Amino acid sequence: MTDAIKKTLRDSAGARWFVLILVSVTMLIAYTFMEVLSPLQTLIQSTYGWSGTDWGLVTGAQGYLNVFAFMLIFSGIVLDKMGIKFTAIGSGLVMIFGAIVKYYAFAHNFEIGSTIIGIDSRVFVSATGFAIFCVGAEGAGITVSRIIVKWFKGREMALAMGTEMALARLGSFLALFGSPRIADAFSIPTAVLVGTIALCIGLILFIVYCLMDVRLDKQIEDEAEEEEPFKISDLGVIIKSKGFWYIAILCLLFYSAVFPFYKFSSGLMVNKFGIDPSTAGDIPSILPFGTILLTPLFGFIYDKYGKGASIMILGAVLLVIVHTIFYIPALTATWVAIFAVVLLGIAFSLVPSAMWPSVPKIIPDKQLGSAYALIFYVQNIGLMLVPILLGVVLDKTNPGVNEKTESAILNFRAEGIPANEISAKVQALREAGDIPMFDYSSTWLIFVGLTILATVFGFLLKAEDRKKGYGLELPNIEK
Ligand SMILES: NCCCC[C@H](NC(=O)[C@@H](N)CCCCN)C(=O)O
Repeated sequence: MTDAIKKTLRDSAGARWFVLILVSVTMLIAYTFMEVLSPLQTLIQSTYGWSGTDWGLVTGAQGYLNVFAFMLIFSGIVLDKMGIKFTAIGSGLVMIFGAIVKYYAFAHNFEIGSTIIGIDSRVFVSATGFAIFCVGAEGAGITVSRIIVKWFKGREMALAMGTEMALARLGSFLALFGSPRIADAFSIPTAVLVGTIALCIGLILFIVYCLMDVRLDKQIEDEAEEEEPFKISDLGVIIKSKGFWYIAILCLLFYSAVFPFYKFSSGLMVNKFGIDPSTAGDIPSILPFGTILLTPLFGFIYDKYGKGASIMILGAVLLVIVHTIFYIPALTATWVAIFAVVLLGIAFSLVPSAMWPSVPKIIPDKQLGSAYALIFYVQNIGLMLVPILLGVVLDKTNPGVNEKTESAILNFRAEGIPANEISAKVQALREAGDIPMFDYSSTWLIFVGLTILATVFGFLLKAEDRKKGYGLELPNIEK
């Protein structure tokens, strides 16, 4: 009788997994929108005459507000002060607003040569939209982590986190595979519009989740608060931990060598491996696809057999090999690109599956929310700076290519060629050798450097684990 009274919604496996699917599908959509432009790099550069620096400015916008305006820390505070429901719906709305701004950037006919604070108007508006969207997306990411803890703590939490990440990867895959096809069949703005409409569906799913959350809250209102509210002093406790810094810096270095890969890989495929721009996202799209099965699998292995720090080191070493393969100028065969992306998929499953469940072994439960927010913050510094650096290095090491592309675009416009045909004409000039291909080799050395440093921090983390006894090498499931 008493047991029956105490049973809550989260005791039902069906309800728990339904909740997980609701919030994970919203994250899937958010990750889709995050990569919607990634496979269109060459198409966008030859349609709008963007330089590598312009491309880096837009794709690096993830961190402008999250880092400089401390929006990520703010989102963490809002989550702890205002709760899951407020932050879920708020972040959903912010994502949609940012997406609309980004859609406007591509749908609007900006005057040729017009600038905002010295930056090309379309680049500026697009970067602004993406920066706003990313405030919502990262806020949603923290909120979903909190939701998973709320519903799965003491149950299948690692599997739930792995499943959420797997669905997020499916979102990246959908963007890399689908976006060039939509842009090809319709237009670049249509691809952004489809992503924006999908985000509205994501918001509806968040609202449905909130109804479940209200029901659960009514059932557990007598129970003690599960997590302490955010306090600035919590940050002090976290930042004094060496282990925390090793994992946060490893996170920055590792993710900076993976997520910016999405943004620059289609350019690499076209310019180094000779892939057609309309299918430039196909080989990179293998990356998230492979991780869909492997992330939960490696999570399961970590849960059962341990070796968390070793798994992270193995993932980092694999990433050094992958980026070295992409760097070596002589390796230009398509199968090499496919092989390297498959290896990258394995690395991208190994590190996250061990990294995120390791944080609770280093930081006490009480400071966990703040710790995740702070790791996201550190990580966003890399996700912002690395694409900008890549764009600048790409331009500097390919003098004259942007100028030739821009002048060809201007000539085609002057001849009255419709905007949607210009990209193909520019590509024809590149294939004929009238406009040189971009050489990505020096740019790729940045990735190689990042992955070597990530490996070093993996070893430092393992040494610190041995010293402090965090238990990173032990299984998560206690026998
Ligand atoms: N429970 C933690 C899940 C984190 C998943 C992780 N996401 C991030 O680190 C985001 N801050 C960055 C997303 C950037 C996407 N371009 C992941 O592995 O996806």
